Formats: sequence, structure tokens, C-alpha cells
Amino acid sequence: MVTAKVWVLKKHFEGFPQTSDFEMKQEALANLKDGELLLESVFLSVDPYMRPYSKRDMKEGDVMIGTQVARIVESKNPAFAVGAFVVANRGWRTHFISDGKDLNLLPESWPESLPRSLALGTIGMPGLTAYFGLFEVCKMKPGETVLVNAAAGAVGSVVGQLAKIGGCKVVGCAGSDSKVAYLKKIGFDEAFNYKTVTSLDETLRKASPDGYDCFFDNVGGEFASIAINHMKKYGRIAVCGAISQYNDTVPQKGPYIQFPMIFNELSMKGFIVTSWYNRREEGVKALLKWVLEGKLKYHEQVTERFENMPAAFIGMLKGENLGKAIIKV
Ligand SMILES: NC(=O)C1=CN([C@@H]2O[C@H](COP(=O)(O)OP(=O)(O)OC[C@H]3O[C@@H](n4cnc5c(N)ncnc54)[C@H](OP(=O)(O)O)[C@@H]3O)[C@@H](O)[C@H]2O)C=CC1
Ligand SMILES: CCCCC/C=C\CC(=O)/C=C/C=C/C=C/[C@@H](O)CCCC(=O)O
Repeated sequence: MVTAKVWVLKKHFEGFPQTSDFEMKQEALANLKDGELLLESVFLSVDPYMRPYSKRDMKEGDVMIGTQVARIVESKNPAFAVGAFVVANRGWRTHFISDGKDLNLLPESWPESLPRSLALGTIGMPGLTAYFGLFEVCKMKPGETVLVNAAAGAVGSVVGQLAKIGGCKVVGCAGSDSKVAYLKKIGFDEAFNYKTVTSLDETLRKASPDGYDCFFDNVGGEFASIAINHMKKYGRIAVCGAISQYNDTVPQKGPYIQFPMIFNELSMKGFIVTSWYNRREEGVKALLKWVLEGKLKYHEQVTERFENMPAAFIGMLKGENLGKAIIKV
């Protein structure tokens, strides 16, 4: 019998999560029935959505939500071979049983040389968020100017590079000078540290005096309220996330945004990547191709050991990651 280690939400977060909000438990797994598979997590993801979703979807004592790349270690299901790798959405756990219906096999064309952890980042949910957010929500066109915040992160770093591949000018921001240097290295036309600029308004104007056609907003809050005033006529805003607000104990009061929305007849659309999961294969295929062609660079912030998941999650929320935050079990 296999015993899984799991991380449960011991106490709902108040402000920034604390390691004391989590508790690691052991879970004895039953023997497989016909049609079932036993899998071991090889890589696990920590993502910002877990913070707001934990409040909305979880109760104390639940296993933390999340995805993993897992390897099939035992199979009583002829459709899945031992040794194959999948993406699963089974939370913060080292082992689990599945009937195969909730598993996404990694593409057969996945080369051995490519880290399988990318299926949780650049060639996974964050990369797909960038792909569909840019092409379907922003409807980016060649020659346009794209603004993206949290640009050195899992989603933002893909947004900027896809926009360059799509023939756009790209402006990005991040919270450290080393991240800004990384943005310039991966092709951003303009990049700045939003924590150290004296005036965000002036910085946005200087980076693109004519304004922005597309704003891929990962952050929300005051940044978004200022950026919206720099949109061009008929500009489009993809409201991807609001990480500046996830850990607030008191809701922020943002400035009035209806004027630029109305006067510039802006389109502003919130979206969730899973709305395009019927086209997941198309996105994964495109992202994999660009990575293999060297057009889409990636960086992973890898934390070793399952025991360090809470620290990795908290660190990501505090901006300690460059690129996708990953735990290597
Ligand atoms: N709508 C959807 O379907 C999806 C939405 N998202 C959203 O996209 C955004 C980015 O996610 P992801 O790329 O996975 O995360 P990242 O890898 O970018 O990690 C989060 C980053 O957010 C930045 N950040 C944290 N707090 C603040 C703050 N107060 N103000 C500004 N920036 C902050 C930090 O970078 P920095 O150094 O720049 O401060 C941190 O590294 C999140 O809002 C997330 O919720 C993600 C996936 C799907
Ligand atoms: C202040 C409130 C903000 C609400 C918006 C919160 C978060 C936006 C966001 O980050 C959404 C992310 C959604 C990700 C979905 C992932 C899972 O469904 C797992 C995907 C499954 C898979 O990859 O197979």
C-alpha cells in the first residue's frame, strides 16, 4: 500500500499566507481497481489563483488545490502505460489514484531534452493564458503596442514574447532590476521596475508616447487605474488577474476608470484560461513549437522538496520568483 504526503489548508489565509496556515498529512492509498492508475507527482505548481480560489472554493482541512506533472507508476488501465507523464489537477500531493479521465498526457512530440515541468508553465496553463489572452481577448495585431505587468512571471514573460513574435512593440514591468534586465534579454522593447519609478504615469508615457493598443493586466489595483489612461482609441484590456489585491485584508479603493473607458471606447474583458481548454491542444502545440525553435525562452524558479511547497507559494506571492515557480519533489 502506498502512503501519499499531502498539504492541507489548516487555516484560511488572512493577508499573506503563513506557513502555519498549512499542515502536511499522510494519506493511505487503496490498492488499484480495474481501470485505475497510481501516479507519483514529479513536479508541482504554485500559482497566484490558489490564493483567491482557496477563499472561494476551499474549506479548512481540504488538500490545497493545484496541478502537477505526474508519472504513472502502476496501471490497471490499458489506455495508460507505466512510465508515461501527464498533467493532472489533483492538488498538493505526492501520490494519487486516477481513473484516467482527469489526466492530460504530455504530447508524444515532447523531447526528452525539454524539462517536463514546462507543462505547468510556459507550455501549460500560464502559457495558454498568455496565448489565448493575447490572441483571443486582446486580439493583438502586428505593429501594435502591448503593455504587460508582472511581466517577468509565468504568464507575463510569455505574453511579452508572443507579442514580439506577433510583430508588436512590448512594454513590461516587474518588481526588481534583475527582472527588468531579464525582460530586456528576452526581447521586451521597454521594461521598468514599477517599485522604483518616481511616476508610473510618466514612465508609461515615456515608454510609449502614443499609448497602448493592448494592456494585458495581471496586477489590477492602482497600476491598472493609471495604465487605463494610457490606452489608445479602441484599445483592448485583457483583465487576466489582480495579484495586487489577492492578499489584501481591506479592499483597495481604486480611482474612477469610467472616463477613459467611455471616452476611448475601450474594450475590457476578464477571462479564465479554462474557457479555451477545448483548444488546449492547439495552444500547447504552438507554444511547444516556439520553445523548440528558440523563439520562446523560459525561466523556472525551482524549489526542491515537497516539504517546501508552502514557502515556495508564499515566496511567489511576494515576488521572489523569476519565471514559473515550480516545486521539484
Ligand atoms: N485569468 C486566468 O485564467 C489566469 C490568470 N492568472 C493571473 O495572472 C497573474 C500572473 O500570474 P503568474 O504569471 O502565474 O504569476 P507570476 O509568476 O507572475 O508570479 C506572481 C508575480 O506577481 C507579482 N506581484 C506580486 N504581488 C504584486 C503586487 N502587489 N503588485 C504588482 N505585482 C505583484 C510578482 O512579480 P513582480 O516582481 O513583478 O512584483 C510575482 O512574482 C496573476 O494575477 C494570476 O492570478 C494566471 C493564470 C491564469
Ligand atoms: C481579487 C479577485 C481576483 C479573482 C481572479 C483570480 C485569479 C485569476 C486567475 O489567476 C485564474 C487562474 C485560473 C487557473 C485555472 C487553473 C486550474 O483550473 C488548473 C488547470 C488544469 C490544468 O492545467 O489541467
